[in-house]
Amino acid sequence: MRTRVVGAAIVRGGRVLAARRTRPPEAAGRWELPGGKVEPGERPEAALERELAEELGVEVDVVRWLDGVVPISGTHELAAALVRIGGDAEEPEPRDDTHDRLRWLGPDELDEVDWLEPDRPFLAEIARELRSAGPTLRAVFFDEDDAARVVRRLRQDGYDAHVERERLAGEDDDEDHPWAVLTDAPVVALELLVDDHDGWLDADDGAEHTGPAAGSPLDLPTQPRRIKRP
Ligand SMILES: Nc1nc2c([nH]c(=O)n2[C@H]2C[C@H](O)[C@@H](COP(=O)(O)OP(=O)(O)OP(=O)(O)O)O2)c(=O)[nH]1
Repeated sequence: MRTRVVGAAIVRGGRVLAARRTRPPEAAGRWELPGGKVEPGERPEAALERELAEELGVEVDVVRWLDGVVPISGTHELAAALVRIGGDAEEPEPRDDTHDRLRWLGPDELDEVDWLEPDRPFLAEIARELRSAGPTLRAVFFDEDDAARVVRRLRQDGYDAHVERERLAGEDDDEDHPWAVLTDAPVVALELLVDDHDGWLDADDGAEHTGPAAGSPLDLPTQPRRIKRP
């Protein structure tokens, strides 16, 4: 029987996390779904949670396993799961010597990195999953604590949510840049939260937005803009 290796498709804000391996030499520089070997007697979900805490410092919840199990070699095989970062998780970053780079990839960017062969059969399902996610809404706050509270609340309510630091057009210093919360929650859920936390909805791109436009400057209103409730 082959040893099971489990990889995580960590999905957030319409993108999936890819990790670049540092070892062994034949895999170094190539990209994978972070994870590792399931230990004897260990549940695969527990193995994923353990590996992601060790390698990236994040707590994750397994949503579901992707279709198929792919042989890695004569001795190992790869299964992959869709997971979400849970709790008050830190931003994932390489914590041990397994990876030296991380990238968040949208559904049209999956072929921009050189995936290890066994990971490739999972990419079509991952792309479908990313495309099927609800529109990503963006709420903006000048106070980091407000943004963090809103993220906590949305996650408690079962939505995907995370904070990104926004840069204002034409500015590159670190002062006064607002904090954007990106979430798949519906507008109604977010409206109440922006009212309570002195933020505003970046309403214009909510309707057709299918993923965060990384790095795009925010169109800031001159004063808080509220979406009116009837
Ligand atoms: N983690 C992971 N490994 C993969 C993937 N695709 C793939 O071919 N592999 C290979 C690379 C490695 O040879 C093997 C997994 O080993 P690993 O080094 O990640 O596992 P581990 O952390 O439990 O290993 P170790 O402590 O015993 O070194 O499977 C993938 O998507 N994720």
